[in-house]
Amino acid sequence: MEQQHKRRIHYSGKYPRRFEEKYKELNPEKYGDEVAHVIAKGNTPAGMHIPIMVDEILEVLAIKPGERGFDATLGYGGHTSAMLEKLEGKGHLISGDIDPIESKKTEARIRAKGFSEAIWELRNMNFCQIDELAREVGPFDFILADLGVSSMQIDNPERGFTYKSEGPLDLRLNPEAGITAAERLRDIDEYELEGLLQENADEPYAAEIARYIVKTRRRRPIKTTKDLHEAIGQALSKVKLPREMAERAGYSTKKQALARAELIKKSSARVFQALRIDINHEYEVLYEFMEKLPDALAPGGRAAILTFHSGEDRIVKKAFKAFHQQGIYADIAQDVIRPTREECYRNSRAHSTKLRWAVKSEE
Ligand SMILES: C[S@@+](CC[C@H](N)C(=O)[O-])C[C@H]1O[C@@H](n2cnc3c(N)ncnc32)[C@H](O)[C@@H]1O
Repeated sequence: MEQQHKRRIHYSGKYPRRFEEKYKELNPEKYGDEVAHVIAKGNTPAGMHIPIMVDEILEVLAIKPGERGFDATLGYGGHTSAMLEKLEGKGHLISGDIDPIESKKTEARIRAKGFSEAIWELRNMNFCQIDELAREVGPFDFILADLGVSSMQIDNPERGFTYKSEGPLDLRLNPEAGITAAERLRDIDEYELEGLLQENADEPYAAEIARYIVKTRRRRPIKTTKDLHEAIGQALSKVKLPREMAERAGYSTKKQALARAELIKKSSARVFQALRIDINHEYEVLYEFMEKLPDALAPGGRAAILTFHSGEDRIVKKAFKAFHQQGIYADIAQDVIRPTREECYRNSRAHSTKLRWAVKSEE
């Protein structure tokens, strides 16, 4: 009998193509070993966020069973889960987040741990609306805000938070509202862009980058993360390397090229941060939150805030100090608390974290 020719199954390639296929860690329940391995190497598994300074926060918040709290930034829910454990089934916690996409996933994970509506509630909200929430259900015995973006948001190329992966230049924490970073870059004028880069990220090449983007955007519109990274590369292709970098590279053309690539990467990270702060109005909403925070706290209530760059920390520090001087806070952190070296080693995303706290006066 003639053997039938079997068609070979098409080999789709060693490397998965899509983000969801690429990282097994995105399915932590199924690939527990993979997740543990990534964490042991000091990295954050894709689709997850490792909560920062949990022990320090729990110490500052001193949560007792029966109390009522608000986690202003739910994210992956690591801090929320730790705070819920402290309540020991008594009291109530509300967690808010502006990101409807990740919140839904986190809600399912927290419910799966057995926390019902009776003890834990999710609110899709901007934390600057804390006054409305406090009027409805407050005041709170403890409040946490862990600012910025989560690892899940950064790692998802569809959200456009980083130059490291190709995707639409979006950068909105809530993709259902507001304008994208690409739209902002289409219309902004050169001097406003320069100021934005300086103010939000201390970008040393703000003038060069703003000039290049505004001059070339008609010809080469910036729509994706890659477009922006390339524009920054072009803008910095001829700037003089800082002395220290130039000295390290010496006369080697290869080393000089590597040094320039490093310079471009650092500027890109800052430019993405500056745009994210701008389109999400991060300074404005943080300022508003800090102003409204004392009224949302019960007498003796505790607040803890984690910040990730100097612009945020300055706002938190000033607000705590001003309300302390007025006697509204009985006590505040005199100095920032930093993560331990061990934590930074375990979680490279913890490096720039600063924790500040305040306790509301009893009367
Ligand atoms: C660093 S993550 C929080 C991580 C979280 N503590 C955990 O344990 O997984 C910051 C979160 O704050 C949210 N966020 C940022 N600004 C916000 C705002 N103005 N209102 C509400 N949520 C905000 C982001 O969407 C993100 O999910």
